[in-house]
Amino acid sequence: MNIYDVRYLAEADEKTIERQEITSTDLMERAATEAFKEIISRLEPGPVPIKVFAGIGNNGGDGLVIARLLLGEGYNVEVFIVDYSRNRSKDFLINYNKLKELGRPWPVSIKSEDEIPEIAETDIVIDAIFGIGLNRPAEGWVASLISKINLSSALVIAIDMPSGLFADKMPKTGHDIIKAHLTLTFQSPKLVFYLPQTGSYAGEVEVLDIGLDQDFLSSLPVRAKLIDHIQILDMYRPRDKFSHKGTYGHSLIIGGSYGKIGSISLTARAALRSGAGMVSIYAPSCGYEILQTVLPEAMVIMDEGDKEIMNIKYDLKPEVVCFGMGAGTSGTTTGAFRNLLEGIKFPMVIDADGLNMLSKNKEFLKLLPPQSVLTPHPRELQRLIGDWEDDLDKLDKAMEFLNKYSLVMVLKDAHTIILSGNEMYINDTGNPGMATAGAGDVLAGVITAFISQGYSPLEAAIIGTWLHGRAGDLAANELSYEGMIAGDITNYIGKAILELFKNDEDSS
Ligand SMILES: NC(=O)C1=CN([C@@H]2O[C@H](COP(=O)(O)OP(=O)(O)OC[C@H]3O[C@@H](n4cnc5c(N)ncnc54)[C@H](O)[C@@H]3O)[C@@H](O)[C@H]2O)[C@H](O)CC1
Ligand SMILES: [K+]
Repeated sequence: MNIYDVRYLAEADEKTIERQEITSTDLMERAATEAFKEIISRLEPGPVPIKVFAGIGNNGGDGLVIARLLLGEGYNVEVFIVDYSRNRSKDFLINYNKLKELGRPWPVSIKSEDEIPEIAETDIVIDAIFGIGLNRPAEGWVASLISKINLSSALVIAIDMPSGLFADKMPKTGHDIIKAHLTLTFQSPKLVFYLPQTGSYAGEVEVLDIGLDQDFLSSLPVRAKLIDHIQILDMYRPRDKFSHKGTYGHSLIIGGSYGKIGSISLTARAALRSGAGMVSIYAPSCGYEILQTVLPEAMVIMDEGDKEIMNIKYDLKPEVVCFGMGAGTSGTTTGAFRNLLEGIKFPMVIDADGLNMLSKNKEFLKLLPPQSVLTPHPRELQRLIGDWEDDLDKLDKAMEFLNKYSLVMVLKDAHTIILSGNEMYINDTGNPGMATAGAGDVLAGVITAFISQGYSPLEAAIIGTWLHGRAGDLAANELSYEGMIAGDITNYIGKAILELFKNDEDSS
């Protein structure tokens, strides 16, 4: 699903109105009706008190339409106009009058702090104060209202955007922003819903198709793509009946040190479970018996070092090399990594201590084969690219870095972001149960396996990240967030792949 800059969405509204020969009021009715349908699909009809807070722009206009439709269905609705300015939009006014014509209790206008109503924890709050038109932080009594809604423990449903959240820039500390449980957003998800700094304001995000002109949308530059099931299915290549293990490539997993042999076994096992034809592990010799015992499907090659890698030598021809898990960052292992980099001409996957070695030895970066995949978590990223001001600045700096060295970056986080060239892919699978030791080692193995099967490094990063998250979700369903461990993610990769071929109803 495409994510666009919001300035283009406003243009898309205008183009839609022109090309579909409708009015802006019709479009607002359409958008708000979609939101209304989604809201009632989640509510029991009846006396549940719903408080709609409507601003005076078009987001407020949406709120008024939703209120009118809810009243029409017999819901118990109170409408509060958040009267922060005299510049009421045309469609706000049209819908304000329509609401008044209903003859139900008059919308209450709030113009100051002492007019803010009590909000009970049993209320449902519909937040239609500001949408994508927010251009400065909420201030004064409007900020107090937002803070009061947040403190109320009521269920909060934000329309289009949580009010107070900018669609295209990061908030500063102290800004008051609605913390929604659910955000019903129109046509395109907004990038800020997926960034660590701002994502928690949106809560669960539901994207509502409001029928904006598809031709115009497809002519727009895409800011990012939210990876979905369909995209993964499109990328997936069925296996040929007459294939053999060589068809799916040989993955070489290099890493481990005394006390950290488990990491490479996790990576190698995940690679085998994700379709790699053959997997060899290269490790210090202290790992030999452990690896042969825990993973009979893998071959094991020993380094001359007992407790750490000293000098990487192998005589096989892997399709892909994954380096770094549990390797440590000693001078000897760093030297071995440098020699490895000098000899490899095809894309690699670099994780964990491999990333730390790159951070400490920036001259290694130009030795990386183009299109290598780097999989940093936030601290590893910070060591690689330095400090950033906020999440948007982080993305800009990461883009600059990866383009300098022609890399693919997998920025691991609650929503992992994959960057390549000027493209950005946001992952929407996974859960907090995956914040557990070794989950990253598993991801490196899944991505490695897809490269070894002939997927491009970018495709492998996208499909691998998505499947890893989906497998984590399946594991959590059975085991709970707390009860799952990294190896469980690997155990569910097969099911996550099978699930790709079920239709939506079957898989829920
Ligand atoms: N794009 C769509 O898919 C559709 C969107 N719709 C809704 O329209 C809003 C955007 O409406 P707009 O009138 O442009 O802006 P807002 O309602 O978000 O804000 C109103 C107005 O308030 C002023 N303002 C901004 N910041 C502040 C502030 N901190 N304090 C006071 N006043 C402020 C500013 O001048 C704004 O213009 C979109 O989100 C959707 O909900 C349509 O329904 C159609 C489809
Ligand atoms: K809103």
